[in-house]
Amino acid sequence: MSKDASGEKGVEKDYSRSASFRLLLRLVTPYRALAVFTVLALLCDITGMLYIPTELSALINTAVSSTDASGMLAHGISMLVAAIVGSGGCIVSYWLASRLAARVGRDMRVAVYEKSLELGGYDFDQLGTGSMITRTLSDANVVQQTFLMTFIMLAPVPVICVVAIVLAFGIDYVMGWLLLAITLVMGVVMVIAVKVSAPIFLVLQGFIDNMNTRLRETITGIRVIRAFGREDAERRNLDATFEDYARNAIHVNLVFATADCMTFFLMNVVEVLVVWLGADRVGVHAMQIGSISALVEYAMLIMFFMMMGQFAILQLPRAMACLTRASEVLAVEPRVRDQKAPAELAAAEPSVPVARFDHVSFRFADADEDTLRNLSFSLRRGEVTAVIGSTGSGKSTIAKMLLRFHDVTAGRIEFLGQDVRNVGQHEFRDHIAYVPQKAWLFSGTIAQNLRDGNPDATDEELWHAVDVAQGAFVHELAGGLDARVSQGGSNFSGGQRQRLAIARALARKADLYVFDDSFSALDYKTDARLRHAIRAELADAAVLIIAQRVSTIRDAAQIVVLRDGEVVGLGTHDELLATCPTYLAIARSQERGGEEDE
Ligand SMILES: Nc1ncnc2c1ncn2[C@@H]1O[C@H](COP(=O)(O)OP(=O)(O)OP(=O)(O)O)[C@@H](O)[C@H]1O
Repeated sequence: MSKDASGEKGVEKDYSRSASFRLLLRLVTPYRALAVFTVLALLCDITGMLYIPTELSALINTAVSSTDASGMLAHGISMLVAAIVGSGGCIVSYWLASRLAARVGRDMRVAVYEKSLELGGYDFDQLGTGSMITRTLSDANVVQQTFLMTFIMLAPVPVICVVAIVLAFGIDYVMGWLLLAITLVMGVVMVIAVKVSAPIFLVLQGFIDNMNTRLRETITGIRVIRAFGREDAERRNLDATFEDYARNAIHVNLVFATADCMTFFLMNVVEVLVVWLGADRVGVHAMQIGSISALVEYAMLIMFFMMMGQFAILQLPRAMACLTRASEVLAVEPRVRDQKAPAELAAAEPSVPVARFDHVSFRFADADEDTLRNLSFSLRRGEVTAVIGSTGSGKSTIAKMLLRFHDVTAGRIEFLGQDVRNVGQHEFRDHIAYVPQKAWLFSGTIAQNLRDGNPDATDEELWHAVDVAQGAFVHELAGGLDARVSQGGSNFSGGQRQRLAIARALARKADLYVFDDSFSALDYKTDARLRHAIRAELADAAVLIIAQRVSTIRDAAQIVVLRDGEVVGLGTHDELLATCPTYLAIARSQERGGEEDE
């Protein structure tokens, strides 16, 4: 690797590390008091753990060297108090640490989710939808668990090691050196285990992303996979993804298991060493016999907590990677964003078009050429404007630009006389009702879905919208408006979904209604009835209909003919038949196809 490349990587690593720390600080800051109380409770726990063996050894020494019953009783009572304080501290510290970790995890989840609501389609494409789900759920869980483990397993390690070694030196300096040596050996075992496993842990999180993305794709496209008999190929692909994950997970577990076995072996060796060397020191009157029990207990506490700390340390790089991934999402500047103080949408004169494309060009960030080129036309109140063109000519992009899902590359789009970039996105979208090309419904009831268009709509208004949208089938459903809708609306046919999506838009009182190829799944009769009903219903609003069929748009006040992102014709049906060869060709090809309007 070149020096420059490694330098860049180092800078990147530093940046992501500082971004993770900043996010961690942001997540913890609101819970400072909770963190302080957790640490205090932990200190009570540790004090109890170390004080009991100290008092026990004093009790044994008293019992061996004298018959001082009141002295023994005093040590017994001290042990009881230490046990109560220690157990209380343990329970409270676990409880507080769990609350702290759960809140940090929740806040991280909410922060990433709320950010995802600000992002547009392009931003999602860059991050990957599967990865966004992992970042919102799995990554936040890892951070939450690590937080808990850090408090409960890692934070006590330095305190226990230092205090236990100091106490051992207080009993006998040789035993103090022995405990120090044991701590250093354990430290080396810990460092080796962490160094070997940490990189694999980071890779594992990437595998979870990969599995999520692949599974999502397979489950969503399961019908296509079945229809084309691709089950075996897909199974092989998924198996390979799962296999990669399993192989790495097994590797990590092997490292853990080896470290565990070594630690348990070392514990037994250490016990023998302490008793053996302790007996020697008792023999030369350097310490009393009861102190051996305290020293064994200190050594075991050091080793046990170092082993637990090792688990927590192993989680740290993974949690930092998860924090980095979350901070990457939080740092994304949405391509479409509001100004700091967006203008309010003022009431416009009736002569002002509801929306106006003024020499608009647009290019997708990853495209080589413009998708829309120099578009100019207006959408007026009381008029139906239609857009027609071959597939890929840019029709849906026009609808998305109107809703400001993308910003223009050149020119401007006005809504009620104001540049849409100067107005708050939410504010002006409230004035638009949109039926997307893919009619998407949310799981719940029909009424809940329709109220996404207008939360205040009464049942009567919803029924009216359903009737205008030619949704007679809703009357036949057992629950009517309360009939259940599955995720995506999968328990309805394509045509039924389109009608419900149209009803959702009609439930909203808007200045502009955008129908993106919304009539394509309807038969010709229903299409015609719907258009007549809509014309009467939306007489005061501007309507934009994007369509493939000439029969759907022939009555429109103006038709925009699009070819390769350019307007090649603008006028009524009759005018275009006479002046626009592209429109004439489309109309002729459809007549040959035998399509007839009502
Ligand atoms: N996110 C994107 N990134 C890059 N190019 C895109 C993106 N979305 C659409 N395009 C391209 O922009 C062009 C116009 O797409 P658009 O969906 O507007 O076409 P359309 O006329 O609505 O087509 P159809 O009638 O098939 O729905 C297409 O060539 C398409 O490949």
